[in-house]
Amino acid sequence: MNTNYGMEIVRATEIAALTAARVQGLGDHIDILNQTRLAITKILDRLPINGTMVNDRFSTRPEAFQFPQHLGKGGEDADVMAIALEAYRSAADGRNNSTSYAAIARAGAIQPVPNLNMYKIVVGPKVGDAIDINQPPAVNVKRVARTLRKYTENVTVCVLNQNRHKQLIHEIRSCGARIKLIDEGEISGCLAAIKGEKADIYIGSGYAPEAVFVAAAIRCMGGYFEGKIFYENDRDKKTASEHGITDYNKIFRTEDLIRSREVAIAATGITDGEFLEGVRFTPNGGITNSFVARGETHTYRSLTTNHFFDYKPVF
Ligand SMILES: O=P(O)(O)OC[C@H]1O[C@](O)(COP(=O)(O)O)[C@@H](O)[C@@H]1O
Repeated sequence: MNTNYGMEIVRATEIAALTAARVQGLGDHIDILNQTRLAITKILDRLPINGTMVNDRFSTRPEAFQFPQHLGKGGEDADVMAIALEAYRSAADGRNNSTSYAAIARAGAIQPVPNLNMYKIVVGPKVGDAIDINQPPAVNVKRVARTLRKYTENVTVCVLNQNRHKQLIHEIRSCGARIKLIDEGEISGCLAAIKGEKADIYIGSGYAPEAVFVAAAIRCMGGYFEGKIFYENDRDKKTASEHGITDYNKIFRTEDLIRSREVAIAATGITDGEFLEGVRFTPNGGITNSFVARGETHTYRSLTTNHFFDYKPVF
């Protein structure tokens, strides 16, 4: 793409985060989701692109504010993906790990995926392709330990704290590795594993669109991902085929989900999370913490931004 749109889309995730943070903890799950989705849309719609929105998890949820299918003031063709408020219940309840995400890529680069469950394993660039989704969790954890030259006991595995992960958690504990449980917001857990500081590997299942954002992040930051969609019935398979997916045993890797190096991502913390700090309000303003990265150059930036509401007409 001609422009580093990462520097543009981060302004959208910042406004989304400020919007969500204002109503954080008020307990209204749908209101916070919709306010945030509207806010990110307003900013993304100002981009000088002819954008197509891909992979909206809430497109079949009538109670959710619906993203327009086309975005931007006109210009270069591009795919856009927004997860305006990941972990919206956490944000509404005042819990950790909610974040605003956006990605932009060359037109046609972002694979559309159904809103089905996907089992994922994510690691950072130092581990690379040492993992194999067909192997049991303990084997993968030990491979991570060997590659990072750590004791297994010192490997940290990030897992969503959900009932469906009971057996997974048991197997990880049995091999002696450390577990970092998060209640919601698996993208932040995956990004933490890619960065390799708070976690060394993310394992578990959540939604497939989340994996697409993680793949975009890997395109920009390095790392490795394998994922497998769960199909509960023929209807799930039909939904997948409507997204162009007909191999129901397919192991998805980064290149399958983001088919170009021409991609940029942005993320802004809403509540404190595994990857980013949340919004802090100041007298008449707020401070946001964001991350921006670009696939073509692998340049990444951490931004601490001071916002002054008197001078911010959109807000
Ligand atoms: O645990 P569940 O409810 O099946 O959903 C898993 C999904 O929930 C999340 O933790 C939060 O999702 P939301 O953005 O819908 O709040 C995702 O990161 C994950 O993919």
